Amino acid sequence: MTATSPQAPPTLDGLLAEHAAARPGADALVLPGPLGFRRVTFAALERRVDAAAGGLLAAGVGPGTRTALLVPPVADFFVLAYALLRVRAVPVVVDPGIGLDRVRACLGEAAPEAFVGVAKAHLARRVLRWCPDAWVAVGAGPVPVPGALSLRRLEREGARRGPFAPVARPTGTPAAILFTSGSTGPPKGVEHHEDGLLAQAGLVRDLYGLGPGDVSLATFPPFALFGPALGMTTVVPRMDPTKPAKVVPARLVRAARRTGATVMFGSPAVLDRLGRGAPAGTRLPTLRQVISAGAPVPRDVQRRVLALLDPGAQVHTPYGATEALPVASVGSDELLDLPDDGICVGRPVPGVDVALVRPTDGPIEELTPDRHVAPGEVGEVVVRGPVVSPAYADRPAATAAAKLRWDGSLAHRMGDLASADAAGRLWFAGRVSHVVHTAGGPLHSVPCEEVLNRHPAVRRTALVGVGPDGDRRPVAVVEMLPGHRLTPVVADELRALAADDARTRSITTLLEHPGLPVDPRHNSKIDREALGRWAAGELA
Ligand SMILES: Nc1ncnc2c1ncn2[C@@H]1O[C@H](COP(=O)(O)OP(=O)(O)OP(=O)(O)O)[C@@H](O)[C@H]1O
Repeated sequence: MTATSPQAPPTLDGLLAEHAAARPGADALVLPGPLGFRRVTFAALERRVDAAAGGLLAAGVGPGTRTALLVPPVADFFVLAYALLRVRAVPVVVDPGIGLDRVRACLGEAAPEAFVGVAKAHLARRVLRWCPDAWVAVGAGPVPVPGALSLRRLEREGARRGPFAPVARPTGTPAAILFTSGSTGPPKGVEHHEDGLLAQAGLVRDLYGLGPGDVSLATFPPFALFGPALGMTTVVPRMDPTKPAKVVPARLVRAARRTGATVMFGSPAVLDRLGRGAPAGTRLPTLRQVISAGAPVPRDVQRRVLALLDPGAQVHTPYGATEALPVASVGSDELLDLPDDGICVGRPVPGVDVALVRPTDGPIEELTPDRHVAPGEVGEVVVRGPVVSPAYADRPAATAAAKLRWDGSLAHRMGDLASADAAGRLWFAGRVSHVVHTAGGPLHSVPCEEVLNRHPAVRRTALVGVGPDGDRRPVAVVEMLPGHRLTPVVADELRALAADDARTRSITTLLEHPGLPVDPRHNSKIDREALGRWAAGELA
């Protein structure tokens, strides 16, 4: 018996069971092992998931049990993630890359009843007193965890009990709580329901034409999770998933070539590493789709990756957030033909509606027509559709601040700004919290930065504001390409670029920074809050 029956609505773990029945011998996972890559078939993964589900339920982890899941993308991660879905528990996923203090805060807030992790996570739990109230501990990974039930033992117990009998999710409990990376304040736990997760997976499948037969090189664990449900072979390269910007390009190339990867997902930092660092002469002829999100993906980064691929292959840059993904998407075929005047994130994806509204402090209850900005103007992005998550876990104030009704349906404020062009494409204008409010009016981060990024010696820039609220002095913090400095000549050239564009005319203060700080998860979002404090110190 599997977790789905003809009457039951589909679930992610049910989709895995279907793929295992249809193509039992196909590879579900290709993972780095001690002697090269290790393969796990769909049948073997499904067998382990079903047994682990039985063992988890016997250990007391069942419908609605909040369960911290701190396992990197090794085989046990896929087994546990799908087994937790099958027992209708609520996996709580926190990225350890966000820092141990923040992990502690997230876990304290979600208060999981069960703790599932690799040895390192259990050690951190003991030393840092994470989840003191969790009463079930499960050890995953190759290293035994003293005092915790081992996953192997749970699987033996589950297998002894026979096929897992489906259980129902308690009404109203989410299927998972996924924490944001906290680029703009404390990370928040996003509640996802089964239908929202399915909608996300289905959109990713349909947008990029993915499915059985595809081999997905997944450098980003949340994306890797959908692979088995979509019937793809998921390849995890040898890399530290908490430090994507440190990935060794030659290893990615080797993994893609050896496995015949057809699709790759990587944050903009991973694409940048690959494009700049792939060994000379690298060709990746099987790779048809490269998908990147989490922060703007500069056109040069896309071009360098495309240069490794065969004609017809594309880089896609979906736009979305932990709370709603994907919202919009654009492929390089279309994007690279558009005027180079900012970061285009494409048209809303099917089933998702986007409104651009006048920025407003405080909650908005209802999206009324008077809130829309005029065509072409920058507004706050509001989205509605099946991928929109309904709430933040245990944070009613954050939920009230981010959710609203739109013609009676749930909608989410992305905390981002964008404008739309006449063809309905969205142009990303940075985050609401990164607007620099000067005496002469608001300056939007990304559009201003893109003007200065045109200088050939500049790697990237960040716009920050220094001084009192409402009368901030705009400062462009500049990271130069290797071998270049912000000399007086370059500074004059940058000021000339700024003076030439209405959006950047008031930017005259420039500071050089050796390496802009970025977020821990994607290593791609510039930490403008930290840079603002740094710039204030430099100018004091
Ligand atoms: N294709 C893209 N282009 C530009 N920016 C993007 C793109 N995709 C995502 N983003 C940015 O990433 C944000 C979503 O990031 P994520 O869900 O990881 O949480 P976070 O914003 O880092 O955390 P927090 O909400 O706690 O500050 C979006 O709101 C947007 O600002």
